[in-house]
Amino acid sequence: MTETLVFDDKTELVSTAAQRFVDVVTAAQRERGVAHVVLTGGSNGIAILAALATGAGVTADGLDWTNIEIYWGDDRFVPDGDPDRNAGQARDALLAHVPVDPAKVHPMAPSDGPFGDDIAAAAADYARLLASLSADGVAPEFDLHLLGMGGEGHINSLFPHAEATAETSKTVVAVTDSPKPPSRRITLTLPVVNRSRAVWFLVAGADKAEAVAAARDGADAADWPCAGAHGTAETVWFLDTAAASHLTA
Ligand SMILES: O=C(O)[C@H](O)[C@@H](O)[C@H](O)[C@H](O)COP(=O)(O)O
Repeated sequence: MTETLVFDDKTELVSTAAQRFVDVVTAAQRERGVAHVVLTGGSNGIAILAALATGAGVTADGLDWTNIEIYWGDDRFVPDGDPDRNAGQARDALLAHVPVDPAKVHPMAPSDGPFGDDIAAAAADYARLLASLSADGVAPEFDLHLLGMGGEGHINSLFPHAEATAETSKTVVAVTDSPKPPSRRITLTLPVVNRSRAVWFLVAGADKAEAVAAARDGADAADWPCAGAHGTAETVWFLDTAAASHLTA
């Protein structure tokens, strides 16, 4: 099922997504004990985390922070303290403020981590981690995968016409030529994004309107990577009016 929600402004978009995040996580915990959630960078992805931490417009009663396995859809392969790290931004916005279990928080390795500067080894390690936490030896069936999106339709570090975007077997790959700096990143691939029960796009701004319309019109994922991401149960587009402005129906 694909759902499109259009909000007057970013604040409303963020608080609605944050409340629904609580609902998805608590339902998964009720049904399966633990929730598996993939976080994203970008202003909206981080704003949702901040709303969850501060409780601004969100009621998180009943959510068991200790029982969430937390992953990232991509991260920049830079040193740990670099402000470009999605993991660091998420820690500052939310994870440092709630009682998550550190053993269940799974950042991708930074360039000064256990694999040093070896980005291929760091990517392979993340693939091993996903496999180790899965029922089928490949990757978990995520309850929720949050996605920001660039104006050219990139999601995670999957850019138009890039090798990583065309990947059909590996779950995690290294990107060394990202057109958007920094050039080195680690990213989940479309086949693993598409194992998620829920895929949510968090998109605001007129510069994203063309990509939103292309995805909704069933464009080729090579041209518009966002068009290749779908949840097995739901795909939800959280849009502001500007991002929704090229939709025809
Ligand atoms: O790849 C990156 O370098 C960006 O961080 C990017 O992936 C970001 O998540 C999107 O461009 C959405 O960003 P906004 O949520 O700020 O629109």
